Amino acid sequence: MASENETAGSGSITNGEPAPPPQQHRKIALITGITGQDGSYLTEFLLNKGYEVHGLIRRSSNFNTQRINHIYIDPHNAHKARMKLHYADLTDASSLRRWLDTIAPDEVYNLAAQSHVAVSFEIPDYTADVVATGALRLLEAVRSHIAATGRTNIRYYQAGSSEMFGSTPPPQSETTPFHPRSPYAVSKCAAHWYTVNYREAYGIFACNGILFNHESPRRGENFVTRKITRAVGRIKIGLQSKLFLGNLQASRDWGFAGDYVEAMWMMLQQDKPDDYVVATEDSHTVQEFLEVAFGYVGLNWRDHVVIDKRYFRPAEVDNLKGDASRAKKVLGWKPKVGFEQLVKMMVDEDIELAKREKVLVDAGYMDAQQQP
Ligand SMILES: C[C@H]1O[C@H](OP(=O)(O)OP(=O)(O)OC[C@H]2O[C@@H](n3cnc4c(=O)[nH]c(N)nc43)[C@H](O)[C@@H]2O)[C@@H](O)[C@@H](O)C1=O
Repeated sequence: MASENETAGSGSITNGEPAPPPQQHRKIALITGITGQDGSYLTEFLLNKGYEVHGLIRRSSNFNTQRINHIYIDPHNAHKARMKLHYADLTDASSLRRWLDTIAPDEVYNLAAQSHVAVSFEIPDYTADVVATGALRLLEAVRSHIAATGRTNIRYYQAGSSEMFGSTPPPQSETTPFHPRSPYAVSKCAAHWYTVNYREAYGIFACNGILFNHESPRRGENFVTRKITRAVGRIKIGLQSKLFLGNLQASRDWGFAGDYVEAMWMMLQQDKPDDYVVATEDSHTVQEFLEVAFGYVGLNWRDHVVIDKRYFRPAEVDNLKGDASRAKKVLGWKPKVGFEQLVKMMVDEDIELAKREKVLVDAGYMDAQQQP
């Protein structure tokens, strides 16, 4: 990865020079949120399809590129490096416009967010700035880029969320009314409608993917699925005994993130832009997730889980279950990984991670109390 005092490391492109013409009409994608779970899977997917992928990353005092380190190639090997990283921020409109003009992408994927629902109650103003106004800034950058360059065939994907449905009962489809229950969800609704508005007002090819919860071994460790599978791994290996959780009765439609990034790409390959629900159409409670995850390694979750009020939210979303018939019919998309397979995949990876942690703990390099 780039060192602290360098730009993010894409050779001449980070110097603000125009991108060289793509060889053999290679498609170019620009991704915000490339360091996140979805950004990493989408980057792998697009690289496999032959794309050149540019990611916008935020400056942080700690490197935040762990999820894409395995696909990073030093930009000094310019002929091999097809993923390039640039510093920018959804709160900085000028950086968005500059990179759009410099990279001239065919497709823009807006995946960046303050994506934790509970945290959005703690930092609502920042959440709205990044999630709602950030999407508006990027759309406006796309609009003014098109106006200045005439590049009308640029395509835009907005990462929407099932949280927008909030308290509206399932099954939820593209025509279900939104009733958001958190600053995060309200901000996602605004981003959704900004996207529809820019499509209708300016004719931009802009799509909303309304994705239900999607998980993986790369999921952030403070989302409930990963929090559980991390704990299962650590308890099984003897590094932890208790797991503190909030509401176990909430129900979610959990799919595999690797499947969902394909749907994002499919939306941008259609003749017309539209909005699509992406979901497995199968819903389980947090308690059912616990039963499968602990049961898989021969443990009883009731021996380890402690309810802690701090993890309850001021307003909860009780029941999400998607109706993905439009995505199935129009895109030909369907999920490949089911609920049990997803839980087991995550537990398997987290057992391996806990084994590696144990080596560090036994050698005195890490304190077992340093729980995620
Ligand atoms: C689609 C949507 O998906 C995600 O949002 P989320 O559904 O809020 O995800 P989560 O894993 O934080 O919570 C799921 C449920 O689990 C309950 N729960 C219980 N105990 C704990 C607990 O200890 N931690 C957490 N995090 N949740 C807990 C919690 O109250 C909630 O009912 C984000 O990716 C979001 O960006 C997004 O767009």
